[in-house]
Amino acid sequence: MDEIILSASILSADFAHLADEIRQAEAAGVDWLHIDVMDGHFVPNITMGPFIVETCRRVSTLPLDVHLMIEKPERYIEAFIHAGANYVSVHVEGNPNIHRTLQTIRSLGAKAGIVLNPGTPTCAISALIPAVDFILVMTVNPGYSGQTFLPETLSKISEIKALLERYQSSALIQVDGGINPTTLPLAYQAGARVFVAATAIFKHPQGVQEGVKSLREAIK
Ligand SMILES: O=C(CO)[C@@H](O)[C@H](O)COP(=O)(O)O
Repeated sequence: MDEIILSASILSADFAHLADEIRQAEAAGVDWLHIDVMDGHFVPNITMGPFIVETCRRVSTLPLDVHLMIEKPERYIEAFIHAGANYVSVHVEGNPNIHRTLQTIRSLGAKAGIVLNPGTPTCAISALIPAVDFILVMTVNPGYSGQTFLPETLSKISEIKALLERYQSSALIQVDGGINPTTLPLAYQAGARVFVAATAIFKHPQGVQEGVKSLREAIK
């Protein structure tokens, strides 16, 4: 079994106690913190900006994994990296200058990720493989936590794994949306190694520690 990376999405955290929620996730052994940035245009929801990344940076030493679901993400790359983002992912959809944006992310010292929505085919990213450190396959339509994993995205994860082998790329495959102890092993088997989870961690009925434990145990 390969090691997995768990990225805890703070979208389902209690923002009245954000620092405490983050500390609990860190103590439970998550590897990264995932921060979902939404602008109300690229996706219907509106969430957080660089100031939340800066807040996370102050309370945690974990790598900060920032997923930009915004129009014209190139306008904000510097602000998010300056605030403390270590991993920055941008969508292939609606971004004509995506290659340049990925180059900018790397030039500013962060890891660059490309994201595909469930309706976007693998071929949309093949020209970008040398420019990325990770590929985020959305396993729900982006915008909200608490949605159900779309099983039809599994074949895309496998296709991307084959694409990476063809390019001899060591980029990681990340999945996000509806990840829980049932769906995590399916995505793992298809080739994913980085798992984003919000509900399964921050809304676990027995608390954050149990949530993280049940995800880790799911592939043992
Ligand atoms: O990007 C998103 C939603 O657009 C995700 O990061 C969600 O935060 C995942 O939530 P769960 O499906 O794990 O509840």
